[in-house]
Amino acid sequence: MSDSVPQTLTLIRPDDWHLHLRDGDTLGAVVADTARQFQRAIVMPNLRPPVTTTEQALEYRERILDAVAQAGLPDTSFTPLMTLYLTDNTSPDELRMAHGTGVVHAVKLYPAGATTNSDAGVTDLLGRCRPALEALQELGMPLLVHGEVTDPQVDIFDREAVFIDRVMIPLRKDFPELKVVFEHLTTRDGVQYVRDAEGPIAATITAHHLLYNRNAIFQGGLRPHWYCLPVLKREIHRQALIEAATSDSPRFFLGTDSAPHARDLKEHACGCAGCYTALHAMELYATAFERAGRLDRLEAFASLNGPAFYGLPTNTGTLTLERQPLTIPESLPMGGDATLVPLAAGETLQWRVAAPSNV
Ligand SMILES: NC(=O)N[C@@H](CC(=O)O)C(=O)O
Ligand SMILES: [Zn+2]
Ligand SMILES: [Zn+2]
Repeated sequence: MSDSVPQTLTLIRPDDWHLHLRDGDTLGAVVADTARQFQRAIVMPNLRPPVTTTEQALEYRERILDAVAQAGLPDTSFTPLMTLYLTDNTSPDELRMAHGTGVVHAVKLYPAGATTNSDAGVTDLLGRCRPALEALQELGMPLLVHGEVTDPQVDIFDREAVFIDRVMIPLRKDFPELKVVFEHLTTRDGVQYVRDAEGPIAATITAHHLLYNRNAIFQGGLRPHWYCLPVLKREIHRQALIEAATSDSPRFFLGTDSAPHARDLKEHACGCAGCYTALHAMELYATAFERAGRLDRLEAFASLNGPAFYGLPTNTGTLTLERQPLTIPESLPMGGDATLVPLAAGETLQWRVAAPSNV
């Protein structure tokens, strides 16, 4: 007989270093999914209008905490880690004020036009944002990067690799001490860059980019719930991401990029980009790590590497997963009449989150 497979897996309570909670009814509908699994989450600022000021970030934080309190969870200790949305006009003073609050932990770069709600994003990073970048470097505040060029001449599958050459390398040459997180990494090129680059750099990796390659978008027909940005890539890239996430490099950590969009806007002639994974995030990651034979590496990826990079303490509680079938619901309420389709709806996973413990 082979070694017996583990039936439970207890980890230091994990954090989600890349999350979209939205606002209003959607926030109320989704926040409990994250708070059940994760102790903390870096909350993305791409609302409409975007979260560009400290004041907006503090108000948004209150709305998140209210939504957690109203969700009726046994444990309401979930902590949102706020971010600001970088624009061409973000001032160093605004960044100093944000940093001084102690609750705004990072600033997000969306190249204008690159993804959902990025219209107010940056048009020319090194041309327009030098004072802001200098302030971030000085404050030790991470710049979180949606790393895709928006040049329509560049093939959509190459936008991350081209971003490394055109933006990432020049940025980090000019600001070598700037802490940078390459968000939702999707390519072998990105993995090699983050693994080997000098200076403070790290990357988040989603569960869907670990589990699927681009065939998933087209399997048996066009499947909009597998469409996200950066788009799923070839199998060689997925394998590189698995190697990175399960390696002993502390530069790779968990960021779900769970991105709720209403079903009718996903199943649409011009469907929105984003996969909803907050409901079953740790189950999806455990599935990916187990398939790679590296469940032993999940805790570093999910619970240790992120706080180390951000300079935050490791959580003290735990989260336990059990080997129990979990059938992913076909649809979830999203507030009002809207519904939400979680990634891999209707499929069954072999892991299930049991209960968090904050002891
Ligand atoms: N990942 C996505 O496909 N969508 C995200 C935006 C983002 O993270 O780029 C969203 O806000 O919907
Ligand atoms: Zn993004
Ligand atoms: Zn995102």
